[in-house]
Amino acid sequence: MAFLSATEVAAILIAVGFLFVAHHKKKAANPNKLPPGPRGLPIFGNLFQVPALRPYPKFREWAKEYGDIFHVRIGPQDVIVLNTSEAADELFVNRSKSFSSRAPPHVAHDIMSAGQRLVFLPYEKEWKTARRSLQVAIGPGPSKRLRPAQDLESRVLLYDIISHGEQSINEDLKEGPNGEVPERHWFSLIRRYTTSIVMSVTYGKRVHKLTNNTYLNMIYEVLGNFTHVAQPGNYIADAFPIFRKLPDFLAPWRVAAHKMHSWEMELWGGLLDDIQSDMDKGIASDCYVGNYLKQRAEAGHEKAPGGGLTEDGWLKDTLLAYTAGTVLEAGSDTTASTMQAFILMMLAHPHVLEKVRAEVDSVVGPDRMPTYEDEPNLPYLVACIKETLRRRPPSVMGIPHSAHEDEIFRGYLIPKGSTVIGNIWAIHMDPLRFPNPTAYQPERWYTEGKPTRWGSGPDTDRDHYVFGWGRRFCQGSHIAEASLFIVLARFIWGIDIHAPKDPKTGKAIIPDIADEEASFSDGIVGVPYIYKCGFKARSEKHSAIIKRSFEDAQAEWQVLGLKTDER
Ligand code: HEM
Repeated sequence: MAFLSATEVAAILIAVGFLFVAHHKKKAANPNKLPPGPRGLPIFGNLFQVPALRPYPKFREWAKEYGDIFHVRIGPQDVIVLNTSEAADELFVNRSKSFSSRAPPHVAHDIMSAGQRLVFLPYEKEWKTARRSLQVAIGPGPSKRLRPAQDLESRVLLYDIISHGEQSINEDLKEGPNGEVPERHWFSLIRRYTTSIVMSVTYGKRVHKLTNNTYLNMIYEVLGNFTHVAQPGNYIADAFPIFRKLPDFLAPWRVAAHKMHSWEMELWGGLLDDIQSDMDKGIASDCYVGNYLKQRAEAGHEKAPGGGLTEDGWLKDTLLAYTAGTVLEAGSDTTASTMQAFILMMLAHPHVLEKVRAEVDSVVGPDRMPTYEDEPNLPYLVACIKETLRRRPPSVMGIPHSAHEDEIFRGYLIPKGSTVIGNIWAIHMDPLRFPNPTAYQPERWYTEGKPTRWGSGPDTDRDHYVFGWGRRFCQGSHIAEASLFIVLARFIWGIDIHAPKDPKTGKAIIPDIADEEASFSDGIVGVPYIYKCGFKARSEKHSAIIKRSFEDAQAEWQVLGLKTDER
């Protein structure tokens, strides 16, 4: 239990007596039968059986043993895990009124985020207002307005990739201890793309530099920290509310989390201050935050410091900053890691690469890049993207929901306040739904001559679950799919990829997809660890088109009043 400090262990012992009494009181009040699950210890429940940072392999084992629903207890917290789409759809979609809240991790949400992070807000007025405010910027219709930026940014990305060439093979680049990706690694090129897209939509700014980019680095630092701090069970005070009452000298996590809040606000608050000062100078910015501030000012709230809502229901500054921050966090690494996983799948399955390339070549030809209009004619490419999302969902266990009412499901009690997890991993690895589930087989989704539908949901017409469920369904799924399509279509069209060779055996060195622990990080968003790959334009003709497109993009950024790329 490396995550428990000596102080925390001491504090556990102090609290055990209280918990014992509280636990028995609760049991007596709740005579109904909970879903089946592994036996735990008194007081601690299954805390020591669930690896905090990588729970999904254990949860899949239990899913095989207990079927579509099981129960574990992490300290006093009931956790219900739903392992089939039928169970998850029934609760999160058909009974979404009862299952759309969150049980936010105390340290990550209440302290580090001052209770303001959209993704963890309970199903109450603040969340509803924040979510509604975003719909006009990233909902299905408005997200189409972002396509010109996705088109231009993807041209920049292609240019960056061919300029990068073999740099990541030739240099010995290493990930930092907290998953920091070196700026000179090709993963950073993809990260620049995805973060620039969500920066444009929230703050109307581009990420135009590859190195020394303060915002880009800080967003990933905040994100890397958040995915670990927020992992359920990571802090004793998350699992045992009684520890939240300890004084600071016995609660080091509180002191650390307050510091993290100030650090996060340097970024989220700093971005908000920048746009406020632009507006004070009369510089308008057509983006989510700019438009929101303008409307709020017209309603009489030019300044609204602090958290929560104004009396007449406008987001105050800290809530607005965290809402925009959630878009930056939710949209950056999820999309980037899917692209990185897709390229890994192509390296590991050359026959798939050959087939998808043949499709793109026959539809697009060598004289132009693919565009959005090509999508209906590229069903195998869409199938490859879907299969990447199925085989390696970025958020392997989704974001836990919470029950805000007692509910009975198949005769079992789901107590009010339980954490309810949609086990995306178990659903995607279900051999009845996906025969030979660990194999990467885009053919599962593909019918020759018929467009492949994305099938992402939210609630009907869906066949995979990477974007979650119900009223908490990912708000940016359309932006994500549009980015995945345009970048990966152009990648397949224009760029050859190769892995380095082992000098002794001559074999290509490619991360083993089956070895989850060695190849993918832990935390709420599990991303591929950096791996070596070399890139080159497929021909002189492809290279010339990519370079010209990059130059054209620079001219278009100027017309749009945005920064051009510094390389
Ligand atoms: C491949 C890329 C992406 C994946 C796999 C993904 C996945 C998810 C998942 C699993 C959730 C939680 C759903 C639930 O609670 O049931 C979520 C929430 C969210 N996502 Fe995404 N996401 C992606 C990209 C994006 C993008 C590009 C944006 C923004 C432009 C975005 C914005 C959000 C927001 C705002 C939420 C919070 C919803 C809430 O709590 O109300 N996501 N996403």
